[in-house]
Amino acid sequence: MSIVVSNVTKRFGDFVALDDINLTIPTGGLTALLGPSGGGKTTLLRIIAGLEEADTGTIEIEGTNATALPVQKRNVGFVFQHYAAFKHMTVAKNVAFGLEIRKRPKDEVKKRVQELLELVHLEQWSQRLPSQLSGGQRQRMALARALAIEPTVLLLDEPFGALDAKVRKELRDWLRRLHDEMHVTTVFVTHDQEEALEVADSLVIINEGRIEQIGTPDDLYDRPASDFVLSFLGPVTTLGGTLVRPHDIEISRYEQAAAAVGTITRWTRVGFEIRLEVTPEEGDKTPIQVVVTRSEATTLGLHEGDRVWLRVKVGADRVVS
Ligand SMILES: Nc1ncnc2c1ncn2[C@@H]1O[C@H](COP(=O)(O)OP(=O)(O)OP(=O)(O)O)[C@@H](O)[C@H]1O
Repeated sequence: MSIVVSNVTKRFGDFVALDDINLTIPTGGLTALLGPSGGGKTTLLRIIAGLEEADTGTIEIEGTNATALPVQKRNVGFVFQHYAAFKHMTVAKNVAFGLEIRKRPKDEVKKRVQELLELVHLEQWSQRLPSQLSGGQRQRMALARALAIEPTVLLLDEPFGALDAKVRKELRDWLRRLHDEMHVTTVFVTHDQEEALEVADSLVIINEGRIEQIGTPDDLYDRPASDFVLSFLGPVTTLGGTLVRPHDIEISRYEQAAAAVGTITRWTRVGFEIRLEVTPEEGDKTPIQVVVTRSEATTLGLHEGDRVWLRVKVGADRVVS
């Protein structure tokens, strides 16, 4: 097991940022630390990196107790959201930096830098300055630099956070492929559920300094351990007193056994989806969100103002509280 975090607690004054965290991160995996802002993800990553000291607990990296080891001795590579490159150095020099301060032979440095630039698809930009790169290219340079020292562990703190949606998507596909080639144990922090579900092998959901759940994307999405995890991983709505996903609701214009009966009071088309709001006839009248595809809406003959019967689809997962 690559990284073992045991009983880690961290306070800032009276504030408990991490509360008795226990976590094992498997070797060679791509693990996402996911959770709302302020939950403690970055603090945990910084403690693993050695940039921050825990008040209690231990960190083990590949069987070595790293708790008291300084950051340079942990053999970790890291990349942060706003990556601080050396502005006056070329891309190649930036990537070479970690190797040069470790006094590796010149030939070896040259060869390794070439390999890394190929890996991150920046060969043709090697003589440029960081300011002449796009945001996505700069983050790829940062990854090449982090990988140069052949780290045991790669730690990424919202590495694509500052980029626009399209570049983020490209980089996240690219990170997945890079990881499949390199198999470096990678831990990345994100508050973007889609990013985590799409890229990671394993997710750790952190909220208010505690771990809510650990599992594969499918485990967490299909079998959330709490209402918090269910709500955090995708949209939810309340039907008959239970939280469900809007696309897990069966809707009919014909009378049938139902958890709620109501009227379609809002109809929004978003791409191939139709998002409906159904105002129930009983209870507190809070609208229930239902999502259907355009063809389902046509087949079912749904229109705004229709009276409809709602129930949870057979086989849909609901949180057992
Ligand atoms: N050096 C510090 N001094 C005081 N409080 C801090 C310090 N670093 C972090 N905190 C607090 O600890 C809590 C956890 O912060 P952390 O950055 O780990 O959260 P996060 O989950 O990474 O959030 P985000 O997604 O917004 O980056 C926050 O409430 C933050 O204000």
